[in-house]
Amino acid sequence: MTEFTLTDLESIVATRATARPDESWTAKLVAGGQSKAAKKLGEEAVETVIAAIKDDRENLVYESADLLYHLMVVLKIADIPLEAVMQELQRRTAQTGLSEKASRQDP
Ligand SMILES: N=c1c2ncn([C@@H]3O[C@H](COP(=O)(O)OP(=O)(O)OP(=O)(O)O)[C@@H](O)[C@H]3O)c2ncn1[C@@H]1O[C@H](COP(=O)(O)O)[C@@H](O)[C@H]1O
Repeated sequence: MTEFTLTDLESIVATRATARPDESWTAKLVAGGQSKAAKKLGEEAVETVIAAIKDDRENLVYESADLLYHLMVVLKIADIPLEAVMQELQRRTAQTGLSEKASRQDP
């Protein structure tokens, strides 16, 4: 079991965001702005979906890592801490996904 966490990745992204864009992919993404970074996140999401549909387990792991990394960069640019996402996920543990969906639907 790896000890590496998304919080560790968040710290790395925060540190590398301040590097020179010619020496860091993270810094290059941050310098390019949110539209480009979010587009890259979308591309990685599509690549993850394709791997899942193909039942390509090796690529699904690889593309999922790309996806999570690019999500961390997008959150960094938006100045949203991972903690905010985790709090939202924790709040949702109070009910099931299906009951939450039902509560949003018109009577
Ligand atoms: N986890 C990652 C990480 N995951 C993916 N990537 C980069 O994201 C880029 C994705 O670009 P592309 O989609 O064009 O590349 P690709 O997916 O390999 O190619 P195709 O699918 O398009 O064929 C590549 O350059 C990857 O290296 C990452 N770059 C950085 N990190 C982390 O950030 C740290 C700092 O990296 P730098 O900011 O580059 O110093 C690293 O040590 C890692 O911990």
